[in-house]
Parts: sequence; C-alpha cells; structure tokens
Amino acid sequence: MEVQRYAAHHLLARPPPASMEKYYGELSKAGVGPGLQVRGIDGDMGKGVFADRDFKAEEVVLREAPLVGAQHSRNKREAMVCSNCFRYVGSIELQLARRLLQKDETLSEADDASDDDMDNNGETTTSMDDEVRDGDDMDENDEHCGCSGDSKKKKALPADAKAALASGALVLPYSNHFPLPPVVTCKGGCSDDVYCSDMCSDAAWAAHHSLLCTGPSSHCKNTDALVSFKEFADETNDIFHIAAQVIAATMLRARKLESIIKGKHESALSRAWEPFAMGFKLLWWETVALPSDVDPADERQFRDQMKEIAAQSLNLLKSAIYEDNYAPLLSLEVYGHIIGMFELNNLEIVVASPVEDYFLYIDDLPPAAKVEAEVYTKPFLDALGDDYAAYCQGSGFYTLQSCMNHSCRPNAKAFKRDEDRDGHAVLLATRPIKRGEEVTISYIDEDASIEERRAALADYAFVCRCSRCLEES
Ligand SMILES: C[S@@+](CC[C@H](N)C(=O)[O-])C[C@H]1O[C@@H](n2cnc3c(N)ncnc32)[C@H](O)[C@@H]1O
Repeated sequence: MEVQRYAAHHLLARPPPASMEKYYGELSKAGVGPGLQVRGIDGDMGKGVFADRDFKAEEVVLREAPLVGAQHSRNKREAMVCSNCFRYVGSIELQLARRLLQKDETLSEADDASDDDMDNNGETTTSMDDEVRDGDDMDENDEHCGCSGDSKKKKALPADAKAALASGALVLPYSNHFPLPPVVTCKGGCSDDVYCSDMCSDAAWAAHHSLLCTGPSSHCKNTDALVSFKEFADETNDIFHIAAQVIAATMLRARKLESIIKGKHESALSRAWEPFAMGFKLLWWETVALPSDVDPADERQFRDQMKEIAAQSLNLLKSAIYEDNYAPLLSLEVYGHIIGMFELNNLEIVVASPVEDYFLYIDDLPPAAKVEAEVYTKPFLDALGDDYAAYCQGSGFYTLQSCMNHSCRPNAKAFKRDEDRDGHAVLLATRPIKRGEEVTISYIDEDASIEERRAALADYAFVCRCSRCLEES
C-alpha cells in the first residue's frame, strides 16, 4: 500500500522545469503549435505559452486537436458525430431522424418524471447529480436563425416519416448541398461510438477505445462492468468518460513502451503518463468552488459526497480494466487529480450543426423554391421546434491550450470560424501579439467587475494576478 501511495505521488509530482521545457520543445520541433513556445514563468505561476513570432490581430494563434475528449452523453443521443474528431457524420436526414427520436424520448421521460412528481405529492428534490452533472450550461453558439420551427402549433410526425429519414428512403430537397462523411461503425462492435473514417476509428482504437469498447471484440476484460461504468458516468458526470480515456491511453502506451524498456513497468508508466503529467492538477473534490445552493456549513459533506461518487466511478472502471502493473494509475488519488485537471484546464468542444445550416439555407431560398421545399421540410422543422439549432457539445483536454494562463485583459480568445467543423480548439489573436509576449485567454467573462471576476475564478481555484486585476485592486 505504501509503495502504491509513493508511486501515485510520483505520478502526481509537478515535472521539473527542465523536463517540462524539453517535453514542449520536442512537441514544438514536431510541428505542434507553430509560432508558440511553452516555458516556465517566474514565481508560482507554473508555465505559460509565449509567442515565438509576431501575430496580427484576428490571426489564428493555435489550432489544436484534443488529446482526450468526449461529447456530452445527452448531446450524443441527438447529434451523431465522429467520436475521434467530432465531425458530423451520415446525412442531414440521419441527423434529423436522430434528433426527432431523441426529442420523443425526452418528452416521454418528462411525462414519466411528472408522473413521479405526482407520486411525491408535488415535492421536487435536488440531488448531488445536479452538482456534478457537467456541460448543461453551454452558452456559445446560441444564436438562433429566423426559421425556427413553430413548436406551439407543432403536429406529431407519423412514425414512418422518421423511419424513412433514418433509412435513407426519404431524401429532403437540397440536402445534397450538405454532404457529410459516411458513418463508420466501431471495429470492436459497440454502438456507443461512430467515426467519420477508418483513420479516425483506428486512431481512437489505438489510443484508448480498444480498452473502453463494450462490443464483442473489445480488449476490456469485463465489458459488463464497463457498461455499468459508462451508465454511471451518464447519470452523474460526463467527465468520468474522459478520465477513463486518460487511464486507458496511459495503460496502452505503457504496454507498448514496456516491450522497449523490458520489464520496467514503473519507467514505462511514467513515460506513458508524460502528456498528462504536464497538466496543472489539483484534487477535484477539494478544489471545486462551493455551489451557491450549498450551505457553507455543509461544505465537508458536499466534498465527501463528490469523493464518494468519484470512488464509485473508479471502482466500476477498475472492475473493467484493472491491471496490477498500473495500480498507481488506478488509485483514487490519481483519479481525483485527473478530474481536477479537467476542471481547471478543459475547454468546451463546440461544433456547429449542419442541420441548422440546412434549415437556414432553405429559409434563404428564392420565394418559389422555398415554398416548394418547405412542403417537405416544414413539418420536420415544426416537430423540432428550437432544437433544430442544437449543436455538438463536449469537453476536451488540449496539450497546448491547457498551458495558457488567464488574463482579464487577454490577447487571444477561443473562437470557432465558419470553416472550423471539428473538435479542434481554435484560438485567435484579439490584438497584435509581439514575439516574446505571453499569450493569454480569459477563462471567464472579462467584462464583469473585479468582484464578479474573482467569484467566477474561484471555480478555477486561484486569485488572478493579471495586470488589470493588479491595477484595479
Ligand atoms: C490552465 S492552467 C494554466 C497553466 C498553468 N500555469 C500551468 O503551470 O500549467 C490554470 C492554472 O494556472 C494558474 N493561473 C492561470 N492564470 C492565472 C492568473 N491570471 N493569475 C494567477 N494564476 C493563474 C492557476 O493556478 C490556474 O489554476
């Protein structure tokens, strides 16, 4: 046990500046983040990202794929996207059918819930799940077009219309203007994940999915436990899905390295862990800010509940993929720090939907063509209501973006352009950035007052020391 604890501490130790700079230097030589350099900062700020050349205002500073990431589970049921690169797949018809079926399910769940409420004499309850569920408060991309379906007057669609959409028997006008890559199913045979190409399927399989697949060809030793782990994550916190990716990816890399560094499990594990060792981490349940609806007197109980939920999730994952050689990686301490790392570093994955583009296109057609097309499209738009504009939502950990410090006077921002239709993080310069200057983003709404900014940054567990906060305090 002591040995295991030591090994977990070893994994969680902050890498010394020299090995950190070597790691990012090698990434830079390999072409990751051209024009940027990661280096240590004086004081206790750890590391930051610096411009290695001048950037013009509005220029792309960084475009980077997530190291690990997942679509939020609720969103996964309505938007069908590649689990590796987050591009939409299939066809407009298939996407519409999925969305409509999901809407039906949500409505029937709501009916069941209102029946339950009646059973509870009308009382409503809040549970821990409300605190730990993640990603329900997306605020990007929520501009709606003027073509919103009329949900008040909506008529139920016949079931066969949805089936015809899903099977491809019903082709909507102009949908061929929005071609999507074909759906590639998981090579392990699970129905949880689909891909846009064999390349994406192979990449995910090699990186982590071979251990996290619930299908018949999975390499996981107990797929029943894995199914329970995934259901538990869906019910409590999506972030557990991504934590499992980190663990599976590290185990798979360590196995490969072991064949090179023969018999040295520990050094193979440390080397395999390196991409995540670099991420800034704190223990999840001790770090998250106390939600406003939790009484400060109940703080300990709140944190203990979060720890308990993490422990339950980890136990399910261990039943599925535990191996003695990687015991420290599967300790609660490391698991809690992986989730804490996401809390402090992750970026929202947002991908605009081709379904919204499609309805906007129909809305913009010349009047005669529009009337003709709407005979087919309007019933679907009405059935969807505002959901026609739902987009892909998820969360990802990005190697370079996660090294960027916050400033209330940032010089860069995360911004998806029209052409950015995948899960890459895209950062644009908000003003000219000179070579040698630190590249900073704002983690919060920087237009708020200093008090509001401080309160919002409590979620990230630090007191801001940017030039603006220093001036204003
Ligand atoms: C996403 S990480 C940024 C990279 C981090 N400096 C590192 O060494 O990995 C966020 C953490 O960096 C530190 N940080 C970022 N911006 C800061 C700021 N303006 N003032 C003080 N600390 C900051 C905080 O500890 C914060 O939790």
